[in-house]
Amino acid sequence: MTHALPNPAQPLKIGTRGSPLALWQAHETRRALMAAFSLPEAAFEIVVIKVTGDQILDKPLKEIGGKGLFTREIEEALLEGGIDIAVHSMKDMPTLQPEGLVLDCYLPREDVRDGFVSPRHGGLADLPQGAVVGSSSLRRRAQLALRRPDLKLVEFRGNVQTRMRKLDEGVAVATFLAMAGLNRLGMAHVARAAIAPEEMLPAVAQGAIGIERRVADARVEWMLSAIHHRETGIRLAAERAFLQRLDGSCETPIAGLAILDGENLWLRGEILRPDGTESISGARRGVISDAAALGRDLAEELLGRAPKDFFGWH
Ligand SMILES: NCc1[nH]cc(CCC(=O)O)c1CC(=O)O
Repeated sequence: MTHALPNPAQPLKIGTRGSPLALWQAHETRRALMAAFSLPEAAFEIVVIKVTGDQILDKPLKEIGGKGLFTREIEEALLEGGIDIAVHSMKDMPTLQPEGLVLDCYLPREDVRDGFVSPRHGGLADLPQGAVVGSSSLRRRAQLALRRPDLKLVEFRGNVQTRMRKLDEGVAVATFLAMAGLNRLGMAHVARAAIAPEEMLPAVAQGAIGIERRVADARVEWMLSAIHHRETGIRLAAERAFLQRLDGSCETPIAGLAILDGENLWLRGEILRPDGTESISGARRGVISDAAALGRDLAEELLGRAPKDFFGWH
């Protein structure tokens, strides 16, 4: 079935946060749709929406609390019809969407690795005993504490520019940023090294952009199917099923990464104690048609191996 395409008089409205990375992702989505349907830029309107997570910068996310700190206002606009699609970093997305919304369109995934960012040090192994490292990611803090219990961790929030300024000011000697974000912003040079997944397993869905829509919007469903990246969809199906079974949120140190090899899928996962005193990890291989089951099975295995008090906040 074909539908009427958006045009400059009736543009398709693309909702996004206002951070430089979010804006880049919205423009990338527009570029993909323009190319797929030979449409001019003016057939799309990028609508910037303020979200709670971007307003409060002086507190770690887990203290602000609640789910969807970066998504609630955007999803409300989508449900109310103020925008037609919403572009997200999949890493920040809860595993379940509100009633009436679907999130099943992904752009090709970027580099999944974390980058080691430091003005003076070349890598983790290079950090002196007791060095101060900045990160507000529960996962990165736990992984770091596990590997280097001697390091001192400080909270580090804000966009890339803010974090670079904090390094300049000497608040910390190193930090971590997703290579995906750095690459997209043309700032990969600030990373001294990209950390192999074997050394630091990335967050579920790291590096993937997802596009959310209303369930009943057949035209948008049809348009998004033209830009959906199948391989990314399969990998995220496995990773997000893993996360969902673990009931993961931004309060839970969980890492997971799926890799495709033809029709086969390889999923690795890790759960950690927030203080980094213990990590439980495992892997599964299977066929791509079983992606979600693979994720659930791996989560079950890790939960089964975890001592009762492992998730200390329960
Ligand atoms: N939690 C913030 C966030 N969400 C997505 C990215 C980077 C881009 C991506 O992974 O898609 C980042 C910043 C970071 O972790 O360095």
